[in-house]
Amino acid sequence: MSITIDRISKTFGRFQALRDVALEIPEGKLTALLGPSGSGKTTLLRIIAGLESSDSGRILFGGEDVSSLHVRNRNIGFVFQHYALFRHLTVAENIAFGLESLPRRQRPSKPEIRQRVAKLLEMIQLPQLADRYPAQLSGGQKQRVALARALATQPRILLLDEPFGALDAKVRKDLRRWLRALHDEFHFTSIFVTHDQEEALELSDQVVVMSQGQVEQVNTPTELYAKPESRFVFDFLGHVNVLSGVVRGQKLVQGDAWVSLPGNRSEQEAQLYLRPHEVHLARAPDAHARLPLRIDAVSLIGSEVRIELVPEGWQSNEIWEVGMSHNEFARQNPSRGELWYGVPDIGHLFSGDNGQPKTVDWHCRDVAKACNI
Ligand SMILES: Nc1ncnc2c1ncn2[C@@H]1O[C@H](COP(=O)(O)OP(=O)(O)OP(=O)(O)O)[C@@H](O)[C@H]1O
Repeated sequence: MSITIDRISKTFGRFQALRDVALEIPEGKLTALLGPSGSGKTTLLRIIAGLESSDSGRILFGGEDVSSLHVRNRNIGFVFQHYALFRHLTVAENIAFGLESLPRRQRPSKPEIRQRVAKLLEMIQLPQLADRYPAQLSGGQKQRVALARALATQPRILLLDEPFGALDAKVRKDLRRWLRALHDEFHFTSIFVTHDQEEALELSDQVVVMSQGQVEQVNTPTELYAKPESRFVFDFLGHVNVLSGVVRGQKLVQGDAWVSLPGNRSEQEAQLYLRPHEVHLARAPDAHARLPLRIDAVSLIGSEVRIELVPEGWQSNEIWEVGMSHNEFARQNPSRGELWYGVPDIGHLFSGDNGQPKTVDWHCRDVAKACNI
């Protein structure tokens, strides 16, 4: 069941929590609402659910306007971060609860309910815990039970609000994979609220980035990461290295640092954004860039070595980060305190008030030019 969010606005007193939000949530896909605290994610989710009313706009499920439909009649499953299970009911009874509470004519027979609960217990891989009480479960197990309970009435739509927010990093990662696998098997239309970029990028088919009650950008995780359309999305999705300066004589210059920008560019302030994997380090400046950086820290944990650097002879608000393979690290042996030079491979140039960046690729150096993609 697809969901259309048609120009939804919402104010709380004088505060505008949502501004004219328009969005398509595709059927059978997992969509993440991603944004900083206060950006309006939960408010939007609650309006879709029918737990909150909007000031204007409509919500459509499969093309049908459900704006005036009560939450009970929207046929939605919910999982919230603190959506506590009923303490006095066992796991199986918790899962059966939604079915037992249906009006008599919709309620399945007792044996059918038992069968459906058994299936759901298999699905969440906890059949052995059917008779336990919530207090006897781990946090991750509780959230699996909450998900089974949400799915028991076979909802058309599943809404999850920071469902793994209260769990530790390892359990969170396991549950993410598990939810993705479950989704691939059952294809319910899901919307998932998170402020964790990694979670959104790893789990979803489509990411909606929100800021100050508005949609900033919508795209698949890969496209969103590769082509952010605004400074906000760039900053919000992972670490970014920034050189702020002035474009002068086909170079972006600040203090002792410069990067070549072939092409006719007028003199103006500009910022070059580079992801950690879009820069490499060298012992000497390159023909197209001089970015002196002193190594501040080296972190060997993970599949890549992460090197933190501070600018030397120029300034940046944030520390610079460059990734290096373990092989490369062993070969080059960069150490704390040494002076190195950043060499950009691909960068994204923001200039003036123009919100969208221009991508610059220095691999086209063979033709002595950086190409704008
Ligand atoms: N019932 C309410 N009354 C007044 N203000 C509210 C109410 N609900 C939300 N807000 C305000 O609306 C804004 C958006 O809140 P919302 O919970 O949707 O944000 P969020 O993106 O989900 O944030 P978080 O990640 O912190 O949950 C916030 O500034 C919040 O204080």
